[in-house]
Amino acid sequence: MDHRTHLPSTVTESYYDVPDGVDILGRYDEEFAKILKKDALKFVADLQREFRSDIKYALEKRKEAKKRYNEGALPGFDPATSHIREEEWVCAPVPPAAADRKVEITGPVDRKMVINALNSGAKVFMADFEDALSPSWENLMSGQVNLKDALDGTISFHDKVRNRVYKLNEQTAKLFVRPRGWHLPEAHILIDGEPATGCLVDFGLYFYHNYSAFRRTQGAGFGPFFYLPKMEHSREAKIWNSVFEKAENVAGIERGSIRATVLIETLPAVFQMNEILYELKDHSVGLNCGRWDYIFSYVKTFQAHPDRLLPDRVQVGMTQHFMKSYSDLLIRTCHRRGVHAMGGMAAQIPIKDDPVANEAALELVRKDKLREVKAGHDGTWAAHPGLIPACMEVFNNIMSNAPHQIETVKREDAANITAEDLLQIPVGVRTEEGLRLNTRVGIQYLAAWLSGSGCVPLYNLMEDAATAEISRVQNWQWLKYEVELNGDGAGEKVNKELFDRVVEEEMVRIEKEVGTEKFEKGNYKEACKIFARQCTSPELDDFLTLEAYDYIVLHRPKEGTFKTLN
Ligand SMILES: CC(=O)SCCNC(=O)CCNC(=O)[C@H](O)C(C)(C)COP(=O)(O)OP(=O)(O)OC[C@H]1O[C@@H](n2cnc3c(N)ncnc32)[C@H](O)[C@@H]1OP(=O)(O)O
Ligand SMILES: O=CC(=O)O
Ligand SMILES: [Mg+2]
Repeated sequence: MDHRTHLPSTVTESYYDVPDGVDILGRYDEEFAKILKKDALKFVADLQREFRSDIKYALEKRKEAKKRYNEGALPGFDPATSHIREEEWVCAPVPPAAADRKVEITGPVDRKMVINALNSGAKVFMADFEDALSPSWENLMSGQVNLKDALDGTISFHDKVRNRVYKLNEQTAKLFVRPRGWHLPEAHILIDGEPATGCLVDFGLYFYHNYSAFRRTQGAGFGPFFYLPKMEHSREAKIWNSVFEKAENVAGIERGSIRATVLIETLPAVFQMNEILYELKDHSVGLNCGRWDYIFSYVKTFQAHPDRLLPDRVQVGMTQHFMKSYSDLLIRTCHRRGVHAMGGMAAQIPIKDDPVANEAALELVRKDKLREVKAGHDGTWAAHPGLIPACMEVFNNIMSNAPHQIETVKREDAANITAEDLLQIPVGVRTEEGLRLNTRVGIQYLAAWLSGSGCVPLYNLMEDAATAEISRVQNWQWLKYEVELNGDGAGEKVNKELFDRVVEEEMVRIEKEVGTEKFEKGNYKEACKIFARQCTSPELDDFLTLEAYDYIVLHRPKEGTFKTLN
């Protein structure tokens, strides 16, 4: 049987050799073909076939929960699983190779950045197929190539402009990989005629090609290690646990080898932390405060609750009562269950050419990290290599040589945190500048995303998919409820007329800031169209990137028009 995908027998161009039922619609590339091998694709297809109905069910349950919240219900602890919260049990011990995670650098799977991140001096590099990556075929597949080359020790990068060659140091960070969330399809790979589940492609290809090298060179017999994003319920963690078990069986490695840290970054999930750890008991190495998506999720969950509006985005920091309660309860839960409680990302990044502003930004990062380590977090995230020394110093000062604080900072005081604490409405004001900044940042981020960059510096802050989501849903909610902008004393209401004016004026400002040439070429108009539509639509879209994804899907030309790359 001819397994060549998509090409009629008369066409002789390059093709991927695929197993039955798998079709590759993405561009052929010799490098990608080393990843998209028939046996690796079969592994992904087997995962898809085994778990697709569970995933579908979990996504349906998300919809049901959304309906309940939209009808006025509040998220809360589930009485049916109180025994899991109340009983004493612990997760499998933290693997020695991942014991010390004081500072973790995160970043997209771009080749140079992978090398820089692994060499950065951080304990861990979280290679991101998620918030920091625009999931184009090129980015995803070259990301897989880069990670494989990194683990094989063959990765290098030649910056021709600077005539600089990048190679790995002797000592590198430990690699964690973050696949996409359950909701995102991979439209370039069809399995039985349907787009594959994005995260199973990310996980499956990475695991298949690298488990052996990872365990030998990085995991001291454990691994690979993962971060799992955007879950809303423990049933989703249960699917991951089953995926891990299946992968371990196929690879013939010990149960409990694969380890994952789950991001608690949706409001419903904060009520499920014990349950999530319980499902992943043998495969867990902690929880992480994904603060930016968590804020996004707060707005999304309360989209139909005009009494729970957020103030300007810049005012929703970790010291707000609901955010502090979330991080304290996460630490208490993790340490009670014997795993890491990881902190999150400060948005500040180094500011070039302005030492005073740079020092002020660094000071904000230090303050954020000091709060985290004193609260009991075992490690934290850094967005940029330039922040690692400061973050490391803060964590080392408080923790000295200890790899973590699991046994030493139990945070029993946080046991009394209630649903009311976790849901408490944040204090602060709403301003027209808040609306403008959301718009300016949201459009520019989306323009970058459509052009292939999933993480960008904007106004000296890191912006990624999670931060852009806050901008979008906050605009939507303010418009939906025509909220009064009380912070500037003007008392103006946010309505369509004001929003249209803001969009128009901010687009003019963006063009001025980035220059007309970049503005014309840079997808700003498309980004504006998508962003404005989503801010003004009667129903809130679940994810900004779901609609935007359609704009970056690039199926290779079919049959007669297919161009050869060789
Ligand atoms: C909410 C969340 O999910 S947070 C997690 C997702 N977010 C992230 O992962 C943030 C990743 N960070 C980044 O992408 C970048 O640091 C940005 C976009 C924030 C800033 O980018 P820039 O301003 O272009 O960085 P800058 O020009 O200062 O980079 C300087 C050097 O550091 C490197 N660098 C910057 N950030 C990183 C990183 N995260 N990992 C590895 N290398 C990095 C650059 O490659 C560059 O290397 P070079 O000197 O060898 O050329
Ligand atoms: O993924 C992290 C977040 O803050 O969102
Ligand atoms: Mg996130």
